[in-house]
Amino acid sequence: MGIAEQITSQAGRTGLAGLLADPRSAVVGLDFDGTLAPIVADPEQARAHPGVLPALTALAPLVGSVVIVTGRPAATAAAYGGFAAAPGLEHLTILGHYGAERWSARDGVTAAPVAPGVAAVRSELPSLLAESKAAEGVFVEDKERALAVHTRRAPDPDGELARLRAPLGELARRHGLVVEPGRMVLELRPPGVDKGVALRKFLAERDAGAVLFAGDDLGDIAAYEEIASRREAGHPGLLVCSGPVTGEPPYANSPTGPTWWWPGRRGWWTC
Ligand SMILES: O=P(O)(O)OC[C@H]1O[C@H](O[C@H]2O[C@H](CO)[C@@H](O)[C@H](O)[C@H]2O)[C@H](O)[C@@H](O)[C@@H]1O
Repeated sequence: MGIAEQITSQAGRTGLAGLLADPRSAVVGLDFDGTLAPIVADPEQARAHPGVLPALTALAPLVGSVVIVTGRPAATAAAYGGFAAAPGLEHLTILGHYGAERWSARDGVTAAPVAPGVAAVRSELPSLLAESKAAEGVFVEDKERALAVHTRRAPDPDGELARLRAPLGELARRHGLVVEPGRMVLELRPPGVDKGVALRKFLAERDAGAVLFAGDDLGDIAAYEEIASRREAGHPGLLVCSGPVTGEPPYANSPTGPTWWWPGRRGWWTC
């Protein structure tokens, strides 16, 4: 079966056709964890799959732009991906912290100042987790601009995630932050930017034609929604989404909109 036959929506097939017709104006957007890098128990051990660098190096000269849009600090994604000094990826852009940071090999990282609420959350988080009786294995990833509470290593990761959601939400709210949920993680981060906003700004800057975005997590939905609204305005777009291996594609052509939570074994859908 060819790629076009695997695409589960007409809009997606139109997106692929647009990309192939004018690759030079196309933008390929990619999430990092769970998309370019396999999920592992320790976030510091995540690295891009060995096939990523050769694939991106081959792809970059064929399209207008390749951009990685990630919840990671941009420089961390650059380091864990091995992108920093990769020949052929000189024009790669990384939008880190859901768009609050920007990295390129030439300019390094540019970003707005760290939001003041982050320091307050950092100091209150240990006692809040203790008071909430967070399970053994729950740990905090300090990302400077945000703090991520991970439950992957707890005995009941999903249960723990559900239990901690309200107290962490309250802590975030008190200090002007929001909670970004992800794969066994609740991240306390400043509001005002998400992957959709980040992608929209980047696409406008590049005067993009067709757009492909590949992701695997709740934080990627904003980017999918951005492509969905571009499609409604007549711009071709293709979504690559991690979803259940069986059943409905995650971005179904449903009149009530897509459904977006993907427990269990995952496969990749193009839609
Ligand atoms: O936008 P992304 O590139 O997908 O980054 C989102 C978060 O990814 C990381 O956490 C996830 O990957 C970890 C390593 O595989 C895994 O242990 C964890 O359970 C996942 O949620 C990262 O640690 C976060 O900081 C990112 O925000």
